[in-house]
Amino acid sequence: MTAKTHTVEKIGGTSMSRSHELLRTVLIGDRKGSALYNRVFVVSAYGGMTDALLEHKKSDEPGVYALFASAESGWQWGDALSSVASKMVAKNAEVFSDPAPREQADKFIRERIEGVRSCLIDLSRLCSFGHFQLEAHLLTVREMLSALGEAQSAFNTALLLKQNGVNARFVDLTGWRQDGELPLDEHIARQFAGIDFASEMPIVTGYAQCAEQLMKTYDRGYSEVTLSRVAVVTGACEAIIHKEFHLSSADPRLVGADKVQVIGETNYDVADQLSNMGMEAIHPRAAKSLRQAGIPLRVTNAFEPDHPGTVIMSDLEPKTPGAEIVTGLKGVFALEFYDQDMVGVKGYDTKILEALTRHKVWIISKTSNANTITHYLKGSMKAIKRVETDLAEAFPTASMTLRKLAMVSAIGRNLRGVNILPRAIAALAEAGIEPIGLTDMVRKVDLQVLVEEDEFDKAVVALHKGLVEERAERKARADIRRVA
Ligand SMILES: Nc1ncnc2c1ncn2[C@@H]1O[C@H](COP(=O)(O)OP(=O)(O)O)[C@@H](O)[C@H]1O
Ligand SMILES: N[C@@H](CC(=O)OP(=O)(O)O)C(=O)O
Repeated sequence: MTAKTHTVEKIGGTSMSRSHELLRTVLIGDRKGSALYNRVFVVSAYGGMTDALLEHKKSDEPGVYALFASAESGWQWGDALSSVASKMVAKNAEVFSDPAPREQADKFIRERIEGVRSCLIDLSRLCSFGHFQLEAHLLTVREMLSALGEAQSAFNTALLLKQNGVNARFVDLTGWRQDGELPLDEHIARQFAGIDFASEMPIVTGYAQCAEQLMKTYDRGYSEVTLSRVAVVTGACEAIIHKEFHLSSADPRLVGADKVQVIGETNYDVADQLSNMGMEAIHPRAAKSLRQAGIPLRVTNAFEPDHPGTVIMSDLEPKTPGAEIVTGLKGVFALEFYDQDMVGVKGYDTKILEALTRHKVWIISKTSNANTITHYLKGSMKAIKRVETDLAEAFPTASMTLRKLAMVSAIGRNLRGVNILPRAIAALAEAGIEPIGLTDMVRKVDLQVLVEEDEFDKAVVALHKGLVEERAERKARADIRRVA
């Protein structure tokens, strides 16, 4: 490993799908000679591939893994794997117009897919015997399948760069046909030993096989964890996430590209809140590694390489208080647990949390009063129903209600002293929205609003207008007065 002058940069799936544009922007652009190097790229699978391999991230529509794991689907997973293979071959044809590299790319991915297929057939047969439990191997299956997505995109990108005169090197962290598993940091250190960052451009798989089991610990969005550990282990000076858009004050697709502002800078506290809302600004555990190692993170628009993007650092205090981002989630389950026997008794919370942990349900936030504890959750209906069943058994006198809602959150480094609550209520009222619930945290970094799912878009637009756009207008007016 060489001097600490390199950056480690991740390209997300949505952006990876636009390979040729990436060559003209972040991967090569107008860089020549040594300017190309001292950059390590960690790549995600092409958009939609992991969804097809596992399950759709947002809709939960089953992919190969979900079909393999469900007893009722029989051998359907085999057809699903064949359709992923066709999708991957179609992608190769899109990336490589020349037949020679295209054949190389097809051969590479076909071999991996068929390797995984025969492994799954054997496992399935073995488990039909009765002595071996499929359950015990499902996580490994999930890991094997997801690795295919990143193996393809990293292999192809290295090949494409080589064709374009860059000394790129495919760094395969997927553990394909390797014996044994190492802890993640050790695995990375070994794979990077001997790579000269000054003259080689490593193209690294966003999936990494390791003793900790990436999917078990971090699940979807794991490539940001790989990014952060590669940055820490190799001693990068900066970690960069290239996205399809600038990190903006709201989703440009929803509010309008002309209305949102690029976030110039923010801190890891805000980044945590964003990932909690599923915004994937950065995986929460990835942020932690970078924060602890003192490595700044930059989020940029992959297709606007000259724009500095957003810098995220630990103690970056805002110049002026106020909301920086309005974001949110649809499909949030509000699980209300009510028991009059709860008054003055401790231990209810612990039991509920145990059930939520057992069934791997993500907690976004919670509220409680004398006899009610409400958790706002993200997860499959099936998992949440299991939580309900467990709790009904443990607390026969309790009653529970489950409701599907949307949560919209206004987030900022410092929301103190800016009348965030009355402004938010006024903005929602003006749009004709009556919030179902509202939580204004004492710490003043976020304000959470619960609305009906079909009011989500309207609520984001209204809160962005009332809290971000109007704040910008007030600031502009104040600046004019100061100059005058
Ligand atoms: N505040 C926001 N700023 C930028 N993009 C956002 C924001 N909120 C939601 N998005 C959406 O995130 C999507 C891209 O997500 P991204 O994380 O870049 O995907 P990937 O990691 O797969 O490349 C875009 O389609 C955009 O509409
Ligand atoms: N491709 C994986 C890993 C990942 O991090 O993807 P993305 O960078 O596109 O969120 C997933 O979809 O979970």
